[in-house]
Amino acid sequence: MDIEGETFDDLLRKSLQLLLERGHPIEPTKKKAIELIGVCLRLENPRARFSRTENRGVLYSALGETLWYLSGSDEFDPIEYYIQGYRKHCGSPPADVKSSEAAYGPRLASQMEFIKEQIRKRDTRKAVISIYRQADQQNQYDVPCTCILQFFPRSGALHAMAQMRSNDVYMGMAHDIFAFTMLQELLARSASLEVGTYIHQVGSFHLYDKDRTKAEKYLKRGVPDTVPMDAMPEGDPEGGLSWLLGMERALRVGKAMPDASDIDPYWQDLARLLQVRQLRKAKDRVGLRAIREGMHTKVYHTFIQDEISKA
Ligand SMILES: O=c1ccn([C@H]2C[C@H](O)[C@@H](COP(=O)(O)O)O2)c(=O)[nH]1
Repeated sequence: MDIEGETFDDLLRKSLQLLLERGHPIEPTKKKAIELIGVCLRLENPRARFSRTENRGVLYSALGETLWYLSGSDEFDPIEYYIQGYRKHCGSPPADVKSSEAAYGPRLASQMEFIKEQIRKRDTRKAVISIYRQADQQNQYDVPCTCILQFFPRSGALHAMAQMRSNDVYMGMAHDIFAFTMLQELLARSASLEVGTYIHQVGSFHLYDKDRTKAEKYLKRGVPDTVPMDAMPEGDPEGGLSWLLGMERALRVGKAMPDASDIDPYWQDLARLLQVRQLRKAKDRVGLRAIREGMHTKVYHTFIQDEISKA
């Protein structure tokens, strides 16, 4: 089954429609759901990577999770900061288990140099990152949902494909597509390539019964206009990314923030988005307004406006 779309919202709408029409009921250990097996999504504009629907505030948690992956960490604490209950999703290990046995971060980090080299080879078919590995069959609490990520440098563009054994379409997919298309853009920039198409292949494509009403409401509201994220600045993204990772850590643990003077506005705006999450928690309207005014891009204005009115 193939689903095509220009934006993430296009894909989400078509996916939910298909599941509601043709999904089969299943009852695994993790609650009842409806499922389709073997679904392939194509996202034509990988920068249109987050849902514009105002009550699905995944932008902040997806950015937090992406940075957690890119930091190489497997510890629960940093990701729980963005997604409360993450441990629960990972099979509820006892409190003394501080890290996730299925975390993508360390696996990505150890294959990053390899993949950067591979995508410099014209038309390669070997640019593969393995997330899932045989040893995962013995895991106690959790198994990675993503099996491989493959990258295709073709005619000046970098296409990417993720293969997932299991994907929760309502919540998980938004986070996964956000993270993998960010990785696609980072790699494309590191090899001076344009961003191509993103392909998302899923074994068990499912919607939990508990999310059915929310999914129906999402469909009824209609697809909002999608404004894609700005393009990442050209050139090696390494400096900007490591600055952003430093900022993320500083904001989360309350340390001094790194100097931003040489940092491209693209990265500074992402750091401002991280601050939105904090100011929202503190119900700091003045701070949120200052963030909105300081943003170089208009892309996130409606999101921040939303937070200001809720604060
Ligand atoms: O990156 C991820 C990680 C997890 N899940 C969802 C898929 C399943 O709903 C659940 C994992 O359950 P099992 O497939 O392991 O039973 O978490 C995702 O959608 N994406």
